[in-house]
Amino acid sequence: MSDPLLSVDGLKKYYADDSSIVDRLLGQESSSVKAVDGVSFDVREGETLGLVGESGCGKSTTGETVLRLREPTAGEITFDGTDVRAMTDRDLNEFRRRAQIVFQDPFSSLDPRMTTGDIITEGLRIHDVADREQRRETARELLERVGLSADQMDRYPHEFSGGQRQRIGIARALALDPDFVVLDEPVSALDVSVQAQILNLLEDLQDDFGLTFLFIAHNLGVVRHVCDRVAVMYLGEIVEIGPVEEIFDDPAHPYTKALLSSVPRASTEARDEEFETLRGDVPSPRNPPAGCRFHTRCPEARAACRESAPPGYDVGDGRTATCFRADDGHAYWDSEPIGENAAAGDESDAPAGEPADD
Ligand SMILES: Nc1ncnc2c1ncn2[C@@H]1O[C@H](COP(=O)(O)OP(=O)(O)OP(=O)(O)O)[C@@H](O)[C@H]1O
Repeated sequence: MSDPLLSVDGLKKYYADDSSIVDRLLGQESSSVKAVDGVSFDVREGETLGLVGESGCGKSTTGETVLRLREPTAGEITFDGTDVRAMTDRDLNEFRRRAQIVFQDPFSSLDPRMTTGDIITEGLRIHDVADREQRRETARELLERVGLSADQMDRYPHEFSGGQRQRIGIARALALDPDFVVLDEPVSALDVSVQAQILNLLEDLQDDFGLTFLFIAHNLGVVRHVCDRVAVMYLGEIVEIGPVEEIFDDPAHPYTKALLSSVPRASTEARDEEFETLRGDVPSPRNPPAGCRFHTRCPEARAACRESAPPGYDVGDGRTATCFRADDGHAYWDSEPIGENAAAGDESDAPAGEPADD
């Protein structure tokens, strides 16, 4: 097993919330959006770690915070043995060369006033790498490498299709010869027919350039196709992490089960009728439920789940799940389920059950 290239420990990112001003005027405790609330994971050299979960659970915030595109609220980020939060300007400059990002939307992530060549070489220029002609040569090579042609250097983004623009975004991320790339839903905005081509390209590039990927996605089918391991996020936390095959074959966390039940399978054998749909809205990250954050929607929740947050239990095969259910000896099993749909039936959870805004 290879060493971690990136280690994240207890990472938190809270956003200031407008309503906190009102809260302060009313003399109440200020609130904030707990977008990421204590996640820990490693990304091993050469692997692809998937980060999945419903919209708003904190995937993009995690990706952008580990790259220090956003300042963390708390926690540790270690890249190739160096503490990212304590980096000097020089170290940070080098880190920004070695760690890149490809964004979801190839329409808004490329500056419409810049030519393709300038977009791809912008990082080289900022990092003062090579002279202008050498940079243009790099852009030509990268364009060919991502499946476009070198003579498209002087064209503008609007002259390309969505898939072609994403190829340009990938070429831009590769220009500085990085080791680590955050892929933030790189195919979600593309036609289904183009998605497989881009995923295959990313896999080829990973081998050729020796890249390590953090692959953010909400489509579990895509994750199964490209990832080695997967971390499942719910409301700012990782609820289960482990090798893709093991998690797909035998999910330990009820939320993972629920997510997987929405993925078409070759065989319906493993389908669990109880988890056909995920009930209720995701609670607001401003005021997440006490105890296990998933208990307001979990069909298997017990009183214990309302009272305390489950730790991560080792469920074998390199998997960890934050669910009392994953611990055979837990008192959880002695109590009755708290309702088929706890969120609908339990008024005491009302504030935490307030739907998210987005
Ligand atoms: N700049 C910001 N200021 C305040 N809140 C934010 C900001 N960016 C994101 N959020 C909130 O933080 C939470 C997590 O957002 P994030 O975009 O990280 O989730 P996500 O899982 O990537 O969602 P999606 O799949 O829709 O991109 C959401 O509730 C979102 O509304």
